[in-house]
Amino acid sequence: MTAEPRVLSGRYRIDEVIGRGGMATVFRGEDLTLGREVAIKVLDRDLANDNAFRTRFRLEAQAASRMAHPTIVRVYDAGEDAAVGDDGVTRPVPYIVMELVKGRLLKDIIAAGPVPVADTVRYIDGILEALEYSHRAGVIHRDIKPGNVMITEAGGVKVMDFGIARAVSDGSSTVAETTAIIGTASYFSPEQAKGEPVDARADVYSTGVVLYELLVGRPPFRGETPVAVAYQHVSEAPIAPSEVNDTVPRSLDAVALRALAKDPYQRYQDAASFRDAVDATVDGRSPSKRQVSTLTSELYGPNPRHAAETARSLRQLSTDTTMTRTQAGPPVAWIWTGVGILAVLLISIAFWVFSIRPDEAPPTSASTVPDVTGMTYERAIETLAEAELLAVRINEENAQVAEGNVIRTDPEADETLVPDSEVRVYVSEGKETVTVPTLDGLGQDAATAALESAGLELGIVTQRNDPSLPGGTVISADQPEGAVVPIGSTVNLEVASGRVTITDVTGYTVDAATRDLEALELAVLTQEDTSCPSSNADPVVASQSLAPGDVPIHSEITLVYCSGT
Ligand SMILES: Nc1ncnc2c1ncn2[C@@H]1O[C@H](COP(=O)(O)OP(=O)(O)OP(=O)(O)O)[C@@H](O)[C@H]1O
Repeated sequence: MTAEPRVLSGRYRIDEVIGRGGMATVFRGEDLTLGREVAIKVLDRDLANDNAFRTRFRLEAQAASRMAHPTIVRVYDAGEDAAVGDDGVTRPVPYIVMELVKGRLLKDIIAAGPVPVADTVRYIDGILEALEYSHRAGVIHRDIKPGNVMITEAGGVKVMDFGIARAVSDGSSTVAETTAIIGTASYFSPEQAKGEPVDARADVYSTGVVLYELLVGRPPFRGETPVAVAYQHVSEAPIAPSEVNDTVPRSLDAVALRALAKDPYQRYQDAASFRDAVDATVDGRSPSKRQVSTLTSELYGPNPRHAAETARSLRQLSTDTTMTRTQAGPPVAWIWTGVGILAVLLISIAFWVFSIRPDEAPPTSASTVPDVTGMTYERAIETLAEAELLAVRINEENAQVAEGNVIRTDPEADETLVPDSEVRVYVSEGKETVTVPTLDGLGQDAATAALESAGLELGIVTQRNDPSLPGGTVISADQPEGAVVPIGSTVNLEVASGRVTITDVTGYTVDAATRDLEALELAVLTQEDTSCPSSNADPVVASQSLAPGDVPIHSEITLVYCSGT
């Protein structure tokens, strides 16, 4: 037994478990540096010692951290700590720090049965928005399933776990990685099931499975084993959703069937066109039942079992409930040994075909970075995309720029880049707040230093006479101590002038004048003048040593009174 370090890398405090997945445990936690709640995914300890899994875990973090979109769970950081077990052996603790999503898994929502059409459309729309963004960033998810989608308390969609995503553009992928079977059987695309190379259209298929499941309460293909399910993905035509649930509109039937086409070229070619089709169903344009059945035979052929030959090899697949862990394990190697060389050829051909597809215009030779400062991040993504550039979001606290708006980019506007380059977009997180420190009683220099170190600015300093306070002592501030204010706020101070105001006390009795002046904390001396006559029983001030007006505090003043006869 080893204990998880309670604070990872001195920064992330681990609290209670909020979920467990196939390879990791997810905790609620806090980023102690930024003081924000986070979710921390810690790789299971048996896997933490496995270099292949640690690499995969790191790849997940790298792929996901490149993406910042409201429909994708944000990855803030990744790292590795260490824990010492009871056996005295130190083991690595790899972890990923993510946005903490408060909500429910789509899987749990579906568990209650078919989901109303309006909600279905909204959820699928959100998933496709996330995929549209990730595909543009060159990342295929490869494991879209209701267990990887959260619905927030506000009803928003958050796609997570780009755990087995690979950067499409990552030329370092080996053949083994490209052909490995990864994903979850119920949501496999046929090409994943066959261990073929996949592109973004595999995510279109898996989203089609999720759409189907939302509409009818179960996925299109079920079986005793993952092999049986994979077999159906390759060779069986799905039943139209409306035949299982007659409340499903035909328009959505047609969309789901198109997304579930076996041949990637027969599917929506990207998330955006799938999304357009889903949204169009809300307009009420429904195809007839006949059109739907024509579509079915068009997409799946009169006898979809013609693919049975290809699928036969799938029977040899492992009976694991999820194939996620088989990536580097023996079953995959065993199954695909015979097709290894073929796979190399297929991949080469696939890459060659993709690179010369006529509908993909060759990239222009240069892109100029547009000026997106001040725009919302969403608008900036679009503007950069129009210039064939990819936005990479970086949040930054900023008091001047409104929250969610772009502060600056790197490279800056007007710089020329190769198309598809990344542009770092710094987005304002709004104003950081600070607490007003103790100021009362401090000298002005000390108060100025306290304000500066709290991130505040000294404003107007006004002076007030106060007999008891040395000059410069803070009497009051216009922001109370402990108030939480935006960083950079100005604080105005009232400080002691170090002076008091005396009036003309001649003609007053010496007793009354002394009382008044001592109240101002002045040192009062009296002096008799016998050269001038006094007609009063109580002596009266004839002159004062300090003229009326402001004098330094604690000054000495002499009152002269007549005592002659
Ligand atoms: N950012 C998050 N905010 C809140 N809860 C989360 C977050 N990430 C994960 N969870 C919870 O933790 C569970 C496990 O997470 P996840 O599925 O990512 O783990 P995994 O080990 O990568 O899973 P998989 O089996 O797909 O490989 C999720 O089902 C979800 O309930």
